[in-house]
Amino acid sequence: MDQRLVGIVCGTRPEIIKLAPVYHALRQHQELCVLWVHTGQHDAMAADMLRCFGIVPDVHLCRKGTSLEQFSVDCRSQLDDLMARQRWDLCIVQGDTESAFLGALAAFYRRVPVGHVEAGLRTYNLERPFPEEGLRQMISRIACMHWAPTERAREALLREGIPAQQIELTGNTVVDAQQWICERHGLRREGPATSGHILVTAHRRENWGDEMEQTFHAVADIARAHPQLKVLFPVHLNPVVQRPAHAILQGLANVQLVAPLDYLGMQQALVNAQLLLTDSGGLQEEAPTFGVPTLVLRHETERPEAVEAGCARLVGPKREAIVREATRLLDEPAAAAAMRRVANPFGDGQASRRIAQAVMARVAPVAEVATDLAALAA
Ligand SMILES: CC(=O)N[C@@H]1[C@@H](OP(=O)(O)OP(=O)(O)OC[C@H]2O[C@@H](n3ccc(=O)[nH]c3=O)[C@H](O)[C@@H]2O)O[C@H](CO)[C@@H](O)[C@@H]1O
Repeated sequence: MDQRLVGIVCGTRPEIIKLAPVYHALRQHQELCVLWVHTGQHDAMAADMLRCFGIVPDVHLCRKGTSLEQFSVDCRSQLDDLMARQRWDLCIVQGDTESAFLGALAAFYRRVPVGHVEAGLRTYNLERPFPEEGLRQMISRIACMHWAPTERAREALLREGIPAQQIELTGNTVVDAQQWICERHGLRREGPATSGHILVTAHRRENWGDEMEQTFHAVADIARAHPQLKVLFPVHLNPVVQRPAHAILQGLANVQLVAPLDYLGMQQALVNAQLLLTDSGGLQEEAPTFGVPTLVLRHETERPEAVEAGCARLVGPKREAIVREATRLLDEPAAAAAMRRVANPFGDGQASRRIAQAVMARVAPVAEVATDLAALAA
């Protein structure tokens, strides 16, 4: 059979999580040859995720140097070589990383259509998050299939002049990823919702420095005020995060600083949490699946749906505000309970199936008709 070649280009932990269910959904279609291209942007954290989702990259680009600039130049030329060797019918990227942008750009120059998973997230502030806001806006300019996770994202794309027929409201694939893991590993909460730990993650570039230190001081304040509570903090591998995290929090008996968790470990840590403090995009989207109240450690969020739905609060990265809000939720069970009751506004677990259908309709319409006719004749 004449298969259509669909390349998935990605390289960071969150991209792998959000594209894994898309990859598995695409591979259900025998009309497609699906190529997973790992850019190497993340190394150890990516390997964990690939293993968790049973993915062996078809192509593993080699990352030279540590700076983003070097990575960018090398990755771009390796992607171009790859696309020159074999004609791609579609290039799929996700979100807003350097890898996603480079995949889209390389495809654009090779006249390969670009499909964008999680399209339309916006703060409209190019400084926050930096550089992601710029990268995702640029991807939107050159993509021709835009898979919006929420109605708000779809509206943003429409306002920017993207034709309605190029946009599809799919939900966020992260919910599919959670379901994939839960189904295979039977995750469930160990103990009542009010007795779990506080889960902390922090890594965003725009909070590096003073604001991140303030966040860690806030975590220390909360831990000291609630010695019976356990705080679990998987610390991002970046030394910019590692250094202040260890300097400020090491030595506190109820604070556990651990290495990044694999996806299964993180989902188990999330199910068991009574409160999440995070600047992560993905965790903001995942917490409502398990009804975990969330304090978002950022000035802006491109995911206001959780705040509007009532399951998250935007508190920023400053010490006083974090301590105040966390204390309120720990001391007022009714406030936390109200947050726990909200359903996940980001997706229903069917996003990848919708994306795979859209891909089939675009790149293999003839094959689909042929399959339908064969089914009718049978
Ligand atoms: C500006 C911005 O918001 N950009 C985001 C950024 O992603 P992020 O902020 O969500 O990144 P992280 O927090 O690193 O990852 C989160 C995922 O990792 C899992 N996790 C975490 C810690 C751990 O120890 N073990 C784990 O398994 C966790 O459950 C979750 O699924 O880039 C993405 C790609 O483009 C974008 O989509 C997304 O907009």
